[in-house]
Amino acid sequence: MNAIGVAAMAENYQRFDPLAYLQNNYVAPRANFTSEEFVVPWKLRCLADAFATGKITGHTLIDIGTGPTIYQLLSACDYFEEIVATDFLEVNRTFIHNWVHNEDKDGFDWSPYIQHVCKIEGKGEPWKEKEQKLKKKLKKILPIDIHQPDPLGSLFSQPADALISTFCLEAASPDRPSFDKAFQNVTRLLKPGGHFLMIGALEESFYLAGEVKLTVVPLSEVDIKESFAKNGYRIHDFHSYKMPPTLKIGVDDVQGIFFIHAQKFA
Ligand SMILES: Nc1ncnc2c1ncn2[C@@H]1O[C@@H](CSCCNC[C@@H]2Cc3ccc([N+](=O)[O-])cc3CN2)[C@@H](O)[C@H]1O
Repeated sequence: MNAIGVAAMAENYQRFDPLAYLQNNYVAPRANFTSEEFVVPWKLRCLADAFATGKITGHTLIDIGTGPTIYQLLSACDYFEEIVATDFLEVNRTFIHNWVHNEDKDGFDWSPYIQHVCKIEGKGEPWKEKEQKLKKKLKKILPIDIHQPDPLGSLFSQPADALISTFCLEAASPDRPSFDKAFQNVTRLLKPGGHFLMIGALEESFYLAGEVKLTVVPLSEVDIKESFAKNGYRIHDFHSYKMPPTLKIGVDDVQGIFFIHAQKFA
């Protein structure tokens, strides 16, 4: 592991501003719910369709690098008893905690996301019921470092039934070898036969989160498929989204987004 690069990233992340990050990626124009040509509805559709198969279920789901967002858990909450959020930064863990406990006076309005997911799931579920369901299931919000052999330390002993991770590994690793090592570390958190859903950036090298500019490991579709294959996963589904020029707004140089549904060999 590139200890110097990892330490430099950790130092940089101390200046990560959750609200700025949310403003950059989770409000218009990227969060336009009128069509799945926009990236946020595209992501929500990928997740809703994956969980609707009913194949991804169990007791515990761990979200690797939750950040300050909860959208990625909205379709999952019908299929797991317990959802564990994790992040490297206390500021992000506090952001999620405040949302769960309704203490987020200066928080972020996730209602358009929850309403959209209820609509595309087509179960006629009132959005406030889904919101309460997720808050009830988000039982743990833990510190994590994907560069540690045991990313959750002793806080978590038994492997999870499923993992989800959005935009974390490529944005938390200084280089490809560190990314590959982190991938191996998080795979240890998943039981054999467990499912892993990942959404991430394609060919991105930086992004902004307030005053700080963070580096990202540029990944191609082949890179990400190879990472899963060589770490003992069978790929069930893969989709990619090409960033339209109208959504290239200067907050990063991301070229596209991938969604992958894989299963760890038993
Ligand atoms: N060592 C570590 N272990 C675990 N987590 C760690 C570690 N270091 C940092 N973290 C944790 O990982 C971070 C996750 S946020 C990373 C943002 N990735 C880039 C950004 C994302 C994005 C989102 C949406 C869209 N879009 O078009 O809709 C595009 C893009 C492209 N740019 C952050 O939570 C940090 O706290």
